[in-house]
Amino acid sequence: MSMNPHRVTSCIPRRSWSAAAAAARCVHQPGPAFHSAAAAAANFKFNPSTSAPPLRTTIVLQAALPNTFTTQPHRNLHITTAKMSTAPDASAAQQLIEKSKFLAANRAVTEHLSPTYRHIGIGSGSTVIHVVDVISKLGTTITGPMTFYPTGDQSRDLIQAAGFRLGYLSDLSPGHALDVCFDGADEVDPALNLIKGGGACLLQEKLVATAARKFVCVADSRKISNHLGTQWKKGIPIEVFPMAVPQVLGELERLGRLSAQVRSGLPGKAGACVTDNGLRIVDAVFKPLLTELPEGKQEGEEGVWTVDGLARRLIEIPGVAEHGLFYGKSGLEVESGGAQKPVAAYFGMEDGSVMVQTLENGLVKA
Ligand SMILES: O=C[C@H](O)[C@H](O)[C@H](O)COP(=O)(O)O
Repeated sequence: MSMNPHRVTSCIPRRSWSAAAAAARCVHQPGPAFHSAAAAAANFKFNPSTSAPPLRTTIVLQAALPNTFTTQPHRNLHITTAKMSTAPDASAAQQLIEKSKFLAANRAVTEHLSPTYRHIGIGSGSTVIHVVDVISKLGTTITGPMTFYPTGDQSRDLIQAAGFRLGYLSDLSPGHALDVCFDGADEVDPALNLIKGGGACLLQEKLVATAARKFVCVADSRKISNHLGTQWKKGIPIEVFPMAVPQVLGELERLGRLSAQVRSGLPGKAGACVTDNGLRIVDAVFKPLLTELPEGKQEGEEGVWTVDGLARRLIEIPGVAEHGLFYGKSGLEVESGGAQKPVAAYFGMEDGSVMVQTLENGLVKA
């Protein structure tokens, strides 16, 4: 394979790049996540009042085989080297996707983040990097009085790197709702059911989304789907207590899964992927999920499930902490919060437009 080395040098604080690098490692999608992280690092604006000391960071991106990613301290520099099998065309396509995510994030934040809001949930993944970027561009007059609630280590690092005030759900008094939560998704169906957890974050995401009065999803066109399981083919991520993994795998077989496996931590970590909660992820592939059961059919018959039917069944399995199906009522149907489905999903399209999907209007141009 021909080498395509390119070098980017950024003057950014060490802390910011660490956050971006953590983001890349966390989502276990080295290609897209790396580009998002690099974009976030390159766009970072040094703010002396909120940022770490002005340590300089050199980012060396060297395109080569295989996908690897290392960061090491060197004097007061952090040298980060990414080796990626990125052909020039793939890189251009990736840039287009990143741009579309940014446009969707921009639209979602513009339409759903009121300056009067005080408590904001921040999800996980490569798209959320753009959400945080857009919010930070609003300036400290608007973001200063706000508190931001993470959904995992990556999102906590993003919040801190942006200089935002960090809060935790555990600090809130009972019944206190977040104003809004922004998060990505791996797949979105017409009823706004989601698959999440492709980057091993789902339990804290569900807690933060359901703690918000308004959950807003931000994604790109690859996530639009008629049936969950047709676009995201790696399986439904299920977060499982380690000791229960064999029993959960056995129960998934009884439920008619096509395949199921414990997620590996590679390339970032040898052995199993360990979530921010110290648990494992089992990815279970089922037949594409329906939104309604065909007449005369039962849930699970011949391995055919509705989203709601499977979601309810999975959470009943002992040892399952949570699963990546976000289902049930949408934010519009549950005014006081508590919904797993978003009020709206914003998709950045390849042509530079943004589509928005709601229950009332379906998928329309934003
Ligand atoms: O586990 C990760 C989260 O559920 C993400 O929100 C989801 O995987 C989407 O990630 P991305 O924005 O990187 O496609």
